[in-house]
Amino acid sequence: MNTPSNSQPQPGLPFRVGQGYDVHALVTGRPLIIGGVTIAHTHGLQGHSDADVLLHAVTDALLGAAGLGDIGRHFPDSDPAYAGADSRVLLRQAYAKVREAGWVVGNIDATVHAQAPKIGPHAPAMAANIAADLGIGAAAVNIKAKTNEGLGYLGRREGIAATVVALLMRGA
Ligand SMILES: Nc1ccn([C@@H]2O[C@H](COP(=O)(O)O)[C@@H](O)[C@H]2O)c(=O)n1
Ligand SMILES: C[C@@]1(CO)OP(=O)(O)OP(=O)(O)OC[C@H]1O
Repeated sequence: MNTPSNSQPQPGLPFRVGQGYDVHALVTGRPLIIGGVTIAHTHGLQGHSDADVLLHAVTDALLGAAGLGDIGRHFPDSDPAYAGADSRVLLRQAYAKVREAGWVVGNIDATVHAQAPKIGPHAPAMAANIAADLGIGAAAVNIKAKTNEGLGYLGRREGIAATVVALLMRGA
């Protein structure tokens, strides 16, 4: 009997869910890029790539739902090719692999955990970027934001985190 690989659609299972999480440190001298939007701020996120914490969590949610591992497996942070990489390009490449495995995204729900700056005013632009990269309507992408109520490293503005849930459906 053939055993389907973990990334193949399972018979009788039309949906799969995935979750993604990422966190990056806030430092001076870097731009703050979240969801493909550059936000004017005193600090930016540190990382090998452009450190787009939201797009990394979206990418991991999609890869996870498809059973394709995680972002570091596909785009290692030890590879100079990804130094300063545009995370929108990585998201598009990851989603192409998800599509090749037989899945299309249904919807994305995300939370950005940032004591500052305010994310709400930028959320529509972030959703539009993600939707464009995935080839879906912006209504299928929901971006929320929370402070950390001043608690812990997020509350002390030492970093910004993102958590994401993605639903995949069998591809057409
Ligand atoms: N970086 C952030 C954090 C929060 N918001 C918005 O404020 C609301 C209240 O946040 P609490 O953490 O105090 O519950 C939240 O629901 C967001 O609408 C934001 O825009 N940016
Ligand atoms: C995006 C990648 C690309 O090299 O690097 P970083 O920007 O450091 O981001 P992270 O979320 O820590 O890990 C994933 C990496 O693969």
